[in-house]
Amino acid sequence: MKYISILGSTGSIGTQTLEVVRENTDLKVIALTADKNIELLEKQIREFHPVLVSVSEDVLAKELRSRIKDVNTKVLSGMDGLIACATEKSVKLVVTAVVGMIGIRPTIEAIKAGKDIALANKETLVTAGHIIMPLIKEHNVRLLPVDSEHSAIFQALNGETMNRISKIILTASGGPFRGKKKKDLEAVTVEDALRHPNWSMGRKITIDSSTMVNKGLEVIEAKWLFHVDLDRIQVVIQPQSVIHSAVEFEDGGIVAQMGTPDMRLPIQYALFYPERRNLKGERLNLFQLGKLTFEEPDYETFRGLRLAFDASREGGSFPTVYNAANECAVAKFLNREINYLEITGLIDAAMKNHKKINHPTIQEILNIEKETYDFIRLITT
Ligand SMILES: NC(=O)C1=CN([C@@H]2O[C@H](COP(=O)(O)OP(=O)(O)OC[C@H]3O[C@@H](n4cnc5c(N)ncnc54)[C@H](OP(=O)(O)O)[C@@H]3O)[C@@H](O)[C@H]2O)C=CC1
Ligand SMILES: CC(=O)[C@@H](O)[C@H](O)COP(=O)(O)O
Ligand SMILES: [Mn+2]
Repeated sequence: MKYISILGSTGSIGTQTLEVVRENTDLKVIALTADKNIELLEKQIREFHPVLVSVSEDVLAKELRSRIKDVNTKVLSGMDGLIACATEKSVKLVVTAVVGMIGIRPTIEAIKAGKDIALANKETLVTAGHIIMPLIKEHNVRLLPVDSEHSAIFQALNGETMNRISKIILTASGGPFRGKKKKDLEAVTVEDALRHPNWSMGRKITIDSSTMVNKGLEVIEAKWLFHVDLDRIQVVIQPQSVIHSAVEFEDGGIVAQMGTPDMRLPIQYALFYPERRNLKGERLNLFQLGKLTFEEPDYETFRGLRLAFDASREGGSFPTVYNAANECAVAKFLNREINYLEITGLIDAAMKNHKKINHPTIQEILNIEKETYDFIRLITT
């Protein structure tokens, strides 16, 4: 039996992880967390009987406690609750499926407590990769990527312990605005931007896919996970989202991972690595697919992607500013406070305003997050 904790169990990745749990009786859920969705969390508690759950606010924890009086599950709240769920003694592996930089501290505590990490929360590595990667080594735990591209690369590297990576080919769908120019994007609505062509995901990452900031975050994530320089990471538009990413080796051979756009595969792969198990669902039909196409990214229109390379090249605290500015701007866009093109404009402005800190500590990273939010609020009011 493998005991797991799922941080962010009510979200897109969290609920798909629970679908995998449903199909595999040797997985046992010990802890679950949510932000505010206590209706869904209550259903999950009744189905999976975790020992521990946590929500963001005290008042919601209180309400949840009164709803599940008949169930033997402890309800906690806040960062302490999140960390308790990430470090519960019996847990072997923690799925980090919360959205945003809130994922950093529980992930760090989980690693320190000796837990393997199935990492969906990309913001953790983007902002704190220089702290997380050495910590993984120090505590001798596994960091198993869940993000589909990184899982694809991880799968392509399986068994390749002796061979050097010549290039990582990081695929992108191009999002709902592939082929558009800046002037076409002036009047984009929240609904337009949430219409991802291939993947069904949480709202924040769906907006990030539309701006290609998601790919920018993934470039930085790949740099840390696979120890490659930025000039060895090539972003390639693969509009069908069938090739989830690929690795080119020294001899020019390219190993790619393909499949339908279904996050349950990378989730299940991380949960059982190195074992592969049967997964119910649609299989890729190559005859039906007919062809695969590839395009170069348009770095002028999707300048959020270019800014990720800039932030990563600058290093230090710049990726934190890039990420925090994007988080804040996307929340404002989703709240209809700013227009679509302002998202990348604000990231650019925040980066220009920033004075770099080398090797920022976790406290410095969290301070920079707050300062960046304050800066964006100031210039948008
Ligand atoms: N969805 C996908 O297919 C993919 C997602 N990822 C990454 O995985 C992470 C999760 O994405 P996704 O599942 O789409 O996101 P969702 O928005 O669907 O879910 C986020 C989860 O985190 C919880 N949460 C949100 N804010 C907080 C907070 N402040 N404190 C504690 N918990 C919080 C939510 O709770 P509540 O429901 O109560 O709001 C929910 O359980 C992101 O980092 C994303 O980039 C990576 C690859 C693919
Ligand atoms: C499912 C997943 O991993 C997402 O990050 C996905 O890659 C988003 O698609 P884009 O390629 O459009 O960003
Ligand atoms: Mn991805």
